[in-house]
Amino acid sequence: MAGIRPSQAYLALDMTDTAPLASLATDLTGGRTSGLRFLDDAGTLAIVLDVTGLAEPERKPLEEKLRDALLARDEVTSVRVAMTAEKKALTIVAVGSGKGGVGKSTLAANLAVALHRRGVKVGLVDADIYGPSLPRLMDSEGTKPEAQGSKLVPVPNAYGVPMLSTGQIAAPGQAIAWRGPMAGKALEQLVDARWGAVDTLVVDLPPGTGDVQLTMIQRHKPAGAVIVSTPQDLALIDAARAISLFEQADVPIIGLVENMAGYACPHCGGVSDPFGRGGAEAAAGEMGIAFLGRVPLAIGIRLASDGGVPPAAGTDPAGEPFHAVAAKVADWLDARKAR
Ligand SMILES: Nc1ncnc2c1ncn2[C@@H]1O[C@H](COP(=O)(O)OP(=O)(O)OP(=O)(O)O)[C@@H](O)[C@H]1O
Repeated sequence: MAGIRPSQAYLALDMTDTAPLASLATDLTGGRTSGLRFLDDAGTLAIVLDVTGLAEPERKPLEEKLRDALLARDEVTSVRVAMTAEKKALTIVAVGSGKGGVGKSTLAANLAVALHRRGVKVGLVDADIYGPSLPRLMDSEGTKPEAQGSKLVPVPNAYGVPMLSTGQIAAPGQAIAWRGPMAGKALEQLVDARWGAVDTLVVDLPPGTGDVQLTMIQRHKPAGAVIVSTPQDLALIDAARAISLFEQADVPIIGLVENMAGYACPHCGGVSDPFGRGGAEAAAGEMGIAFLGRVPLAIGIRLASDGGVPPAAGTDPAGEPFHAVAAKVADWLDARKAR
C-alpha cells in the first residue's frame, strides 16, 4: 500500500520536533550532548552525553539532571542516556640510547618495576625490534599475548607490570627487516592494546637514531624520554645524537642515566672506574638536561636480569640505583601532571 505509515509520519515529524529538546539538552549540559533522537513512536528518547574530563561523582548528577529535564516534556516517555568519555591517553615514557648494548632494556625493565612499586599504574612495551629482550628480563619468554577483538591483551608477569613485546608478535628475526612505517604500525598494536588500569607506559625503543625510531616517536608522542648511556666518550657522543632525535620530535628529555658506571667488585664490594668518573653527569650538564643517576656494572645485575628477575623487584641492594632513577622519573611525571 502506498503512502506513509504512522511510524514514518511520526519520525518525519520528529525531525523538527527534536530541535527544542536538543537545545534544552545543550543548555543544561554546557554543550556536552549529541545524537538526540526518538527510538520509537512511544516517546523513547536516546541521547549521548560526553562526560570527558568530569570526575566520577559529577557524572551521575549531570546525567540525572538531563534525564529529568527531558522527561518533563510531554512528548518524552523515557530517556536512554549513553555516557561517553574520550579514550584515556596513556603517558608514555620512552627509553632510548644512541647505541646498542648499553643496558637500555635492563633500565627500562627495572624502571617499570620500580615505578610499579611506587604505586604508578605502569605497563611495559618492548619496541626494540633489533633485539627484543624484555620477555627474558621479565621472565615471560614464550608467552604469546591473546587478542580481544582487534586488540592485544598485555601479558602479565610476577612483577605486576603487564607487558607487550615485538618479540611476542613477530617471528624470530622477522622484525629486523621492518621499515619505518611497518615498525610504526607494530608499535601501534603494542601501545593501542587493552591496557586496562594502566595509565603509564615505559617503552623500550630500538637503539640508535634511524628512521624507525623517528617514526615510532612521531606516531606515539612520548611525554618524555630517558636516555641511557655508558660512561665512555664515544657512547656519550651517541647519546647526544639520541637526545637530538627526541628534541627534533619535540619530546622533552627527562634525563640521562649512566649505566655500567664503575665496576662493583663482587669480592670486596669496592667500585673502580675503568672509564673514568663523572663524564656522563658533566655531559648532561653541558647539554642542559637532568642527570638521573648512575648504575654500576655489577655481576649481580647481569645474573639477575638474565635469570628473569629484575633487581628492582627484590630487596637486593643491586636494585637501589634503579629505585633512585625511578624516584626522579616519578617526580618528573608528577610535576608534568601538575602543569
Ligand atoms: N649495570 C649492569 N651491570 C651488569 N650487566 C649489565 C648492566 N646493565 C646491563 N647489563 C647486561 O648487559 C647486557 C645488555 O643489556 P641490555 O640488553 O639491557 O642492553 P640494551 O642496550 O637494551 O641492548 P640492545 O641494544 O641489544 O637492546 C645484558 O646481558 C645485561 O644483563
